[in-house]
Amino acid sequence: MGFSVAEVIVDVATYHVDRPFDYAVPQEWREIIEAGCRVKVPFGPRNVLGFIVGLKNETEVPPNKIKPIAQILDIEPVLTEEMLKMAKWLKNETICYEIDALQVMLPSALRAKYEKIAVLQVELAKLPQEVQTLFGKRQKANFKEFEKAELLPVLKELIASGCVTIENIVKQQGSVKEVRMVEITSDMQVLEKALESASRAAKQRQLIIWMQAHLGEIIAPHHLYEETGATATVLQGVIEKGAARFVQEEVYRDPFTKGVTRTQSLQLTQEQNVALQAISKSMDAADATTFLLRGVTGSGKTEVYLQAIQKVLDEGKEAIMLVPEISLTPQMTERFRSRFGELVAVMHSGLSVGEKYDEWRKIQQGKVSVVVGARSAIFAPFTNIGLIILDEEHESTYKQEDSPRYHARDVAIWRSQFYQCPVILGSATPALESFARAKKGVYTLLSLKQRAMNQAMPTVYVADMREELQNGNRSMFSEQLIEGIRLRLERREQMVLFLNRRGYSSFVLCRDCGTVVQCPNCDISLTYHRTQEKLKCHYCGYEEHVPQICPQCQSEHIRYFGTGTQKVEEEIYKLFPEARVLRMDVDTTKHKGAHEEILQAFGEGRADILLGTQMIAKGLDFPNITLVGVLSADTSLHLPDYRAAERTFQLLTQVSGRAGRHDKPGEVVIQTYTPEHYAIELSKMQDYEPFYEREMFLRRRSGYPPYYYVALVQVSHEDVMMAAEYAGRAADWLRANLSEKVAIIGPTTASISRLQNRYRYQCLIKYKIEPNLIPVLQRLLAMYRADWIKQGILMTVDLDPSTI
Ligand SMILES: Nc1ncnc2c1ncn2[C@@H]1O[C@H](COP(=O)(O)OP(=O)(O)OP(=O)(O)O)[C@@H](O)[C@H]1O
Ligand SMILES: [Zn+2]
Ligand SMILES: [Zn+2]
Repeated sequence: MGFSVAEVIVDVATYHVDRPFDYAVPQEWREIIEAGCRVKVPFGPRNVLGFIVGLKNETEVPPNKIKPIAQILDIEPVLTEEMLKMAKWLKNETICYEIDALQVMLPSALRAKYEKIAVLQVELAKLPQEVQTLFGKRQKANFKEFEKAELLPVLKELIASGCVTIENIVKQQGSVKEVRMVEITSDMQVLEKALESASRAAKQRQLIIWMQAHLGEIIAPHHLYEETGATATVLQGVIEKGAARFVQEEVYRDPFTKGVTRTQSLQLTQEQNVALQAISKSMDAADATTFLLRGVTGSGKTEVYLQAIQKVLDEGKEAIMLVPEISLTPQMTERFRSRFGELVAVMHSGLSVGEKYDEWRKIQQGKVSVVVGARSAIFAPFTNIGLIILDEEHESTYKQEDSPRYHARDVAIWRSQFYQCPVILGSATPALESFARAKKGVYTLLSLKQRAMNQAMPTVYVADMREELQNGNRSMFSEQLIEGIRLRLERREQMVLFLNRRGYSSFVLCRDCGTVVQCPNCDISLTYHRTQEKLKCHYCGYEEHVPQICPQCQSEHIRYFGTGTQKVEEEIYKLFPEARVLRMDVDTTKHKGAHEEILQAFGEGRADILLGTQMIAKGLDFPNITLVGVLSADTSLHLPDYRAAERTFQLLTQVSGRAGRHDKPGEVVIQTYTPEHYAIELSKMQDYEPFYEREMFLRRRSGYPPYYYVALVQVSHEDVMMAAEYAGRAADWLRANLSEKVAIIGPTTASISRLQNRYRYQCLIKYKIEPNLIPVLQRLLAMYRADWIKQGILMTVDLDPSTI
């Protein structure tokens, strides 16, 4: 029995053929090998890493040609059947190498060097003689020793019966962490006796009496000293009397820094309840429904998530909760930990390789049932998923910009279909695509229109910075904002000041009339290129010199736009020397845990103003914030991107939503040079639908998503002529092979026209229905992999670019 041939996807990502290769399974491994295991196989002159994606007994490779697997790296598969299927789907869906799709599902520790250790779980005497010999007096033995002793089949049985477990220890992380703990005896009589024999040692007696109330507990020595006032000498004396003993405890690297207080489910509002019922119904019916939960800021979406997950847990299933970038939203993690405690694993970019691996292993071993994490947590190796949630589903961080260029939303929906469970996409400002799908009935819309405690939405004022300038105000704060800050400082309320850094300094704006220099062909603002002092259009290639006077009003106050947070901070101190400011930007959040520290300090009222960039726009829920100031609404508005207005509206709504969430009413001041722009006008109303209607109208008119799909082909080379030449070839090939109805724009220079010394060109493909698209792009890629790549060309294809 067993299988003699394995289909292996090899880790050679530049090879132009992307398919599994057949390898012979050595006799002794035939019984134990499984799909989803990693192996080393000979490929060309060397051995490379590979994944077994299938097993069989026949092959077309002639017996004298087929090579044997060199080494087996996993005895238990690291990839499930589901994941192998998902990889095939991803490969097609995003046009990537299958190996990239397989790798993205695993924590990087499994790609790094690590040791595999077999750990004894039962009495050694119960095991076969040869295994006893191998372990000797040890509790742990290296996997390689089993391999050498040809005991892998035996090991596999021992794992199946639970006699032995396998641990992977990442080499660079060092050994498993152990700490010394104090275990108090659970025998009251022992304590009584100890108490007697300590009759002349008052401090020891005190400690023993305290221990009587803590029978059987295991406690860290320093905690014990803190709680009881005992010293190490006193503890030693008590231990000698048998009342307690020292034990070594293995600890998981704990990414959580502090303990949490548990919370209970809240009484839901009417609207929350309607939403939860719909989700529950879909769970009961095992429908793979995708819900779009649109709830205004502060409407209690998170409470709906928590209670839906509770139901999943009650049914013995698992849940994945995605957040845009978790290191930026410690408050969110906290809420999950305080509701579900130890059942939660957390995965985000702030963790070390070892910590990430620990969290992944907790999931794989079924030690947790909920994962809260950023994009890649969508691949959490659960096997019985009951619910998947994407919070702030409109965020662009859900799209991966490297191969595989997947969108977490698509993966979520694929997995929900595999498990027949619902997906919740939550947002106050859904992506246009998502809301359009909800309107068409592809997604099911659930709405929360009121804030959870019926608080008013904040009042939004728009400050026209052109007027301010005319009135002689040259500072970066409008009169209105200055007055607002003054009032809050007086009342000892808190404020958030938000500096929009997206598109920082990249466009040219007239401070007198608000004009931003636009492309004459494209309805898109031109991008400033410092090196050549030119303005360029990244859609059609148009360029011109930076104007000295405004083309609209002839003013000389025309310049590229932008300010840094540091400068804002200085200015605040000039105006309000008494203000206490906490700055949160890339500079102040470099070290680990910095976000948490800053937010905690702010939460404890140790500052009046939280000043920051994008990272403070989302998720904050502080009762004392009554004013939000947006210093420069325009910056993201003029990015050369068809989603610029949508992104700006989303950002303004999110950041405004931080104000007045509890009992004090909130106020928002949005500063802008273009108050008449619809994204700003409509964010004043805090109403999504009018914005949606307006934006959809424009998208239809200019032929962008969701009316059309776009795909982006980028070509780069160190030599500008080569990049242009091959981008031209790609465009010609696409024009020759795609149908007439497809619009191919380009080649043009990319929005970053030179990156790491490579010149970048791109072609944009706009289409509605094009059944040929994937095969044509695949053939283009095959051409590139077989030939162009040798000329030093790099080419990427993105089927759903988040920026173009
Ligand atoms: N049913 C409820 N009863 C009482 N308070 C609630 C209820 N639901 C939510 N809240 C509280 O209302 C506040 C806002 O809720 P939450 O943060 O979940 O809103 P949200 O919709 O996720 O907000 P945002 O999208 O703005 O981040 C929180 O302080 C939360 O504890
Ligand atoms: Zn143009
Ligand atoms: Zn002007």
